[in-house]
Amino acid sequence: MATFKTRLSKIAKTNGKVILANDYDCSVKNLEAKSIQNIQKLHSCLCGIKLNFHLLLPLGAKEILKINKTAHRYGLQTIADIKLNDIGNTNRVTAEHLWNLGFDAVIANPIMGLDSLKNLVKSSHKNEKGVITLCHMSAPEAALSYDMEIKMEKKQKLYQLFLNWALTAKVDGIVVGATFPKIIQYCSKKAGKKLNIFSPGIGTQGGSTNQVISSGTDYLIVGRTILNSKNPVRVAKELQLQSFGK
Ligand SMILES: O=C(O)c1cc(=O)[nH]c(=O)n1[C@@H]1O[C@H](COP(=O)(O)O)[C@@H](O)[C@H]1O
Repeated sequence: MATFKTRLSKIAKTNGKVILANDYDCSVKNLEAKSIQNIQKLHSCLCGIKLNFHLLLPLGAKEILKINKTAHRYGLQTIADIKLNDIGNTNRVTAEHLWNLGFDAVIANPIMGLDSLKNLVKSSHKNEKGVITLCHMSAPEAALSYDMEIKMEKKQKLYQLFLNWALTAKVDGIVVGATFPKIIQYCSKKAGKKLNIFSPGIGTQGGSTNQVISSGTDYLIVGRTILNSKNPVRVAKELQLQSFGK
């Protein structure tokens, strides 16, 4: 089987670079049916779907597996957004559960340390699964931590260290918030084709699709801008076109 990176780029060539963040509030019922409907309605404008704790906590394994299988039937890649960050043994068991649930990739937090990250990447790649690590998050207050100056070999910012670790550990991609286009530009220049950049924070959080695409983002992660709109298909199509640089 091809790698996660290859599988995602293949579907993105025809469908564009939008990944749906399939997030719902606690008040929403029928999460499984809603998610499957989203895939059926929106799949032609998406390359992937990301499931967060919004679904992973209330739903059971059977429902999650069904959502992942449905996404795969339409050629979409699926990402578990749990920002995994623990000791090696816990990471290993967690990843195994996620792969059994049918996910193609996991979002992890590199604060776990370089060696743990390398181990996670190695075992995930053995299973043809992907690892995406946080580099700089989208919330404005995230700058306080990700822009923090640290002294590790040289003076640098935390996100610069996380970018270097992502490159060293050979992760598949990094998350850089759409609300920080200059940092996307910096990471894109440094990483070249070695890493994909995933940018959440479009629309509702204030990020602009055109700006992040021209800054070097590879994939857009979009939730509420699509899900809360009166016409999700139309919005997803617009984002798809913009993701092609049109
Ligand atoms: O890892 C993420 O996906 C993530 C990182 C980040 O820095 N900011 C961020 O918003 N996210 C996630 O991306 C999605 C964005 O959703 P919307 O703001 O509704 O488009 C949510 O699922 C967030 O949890």
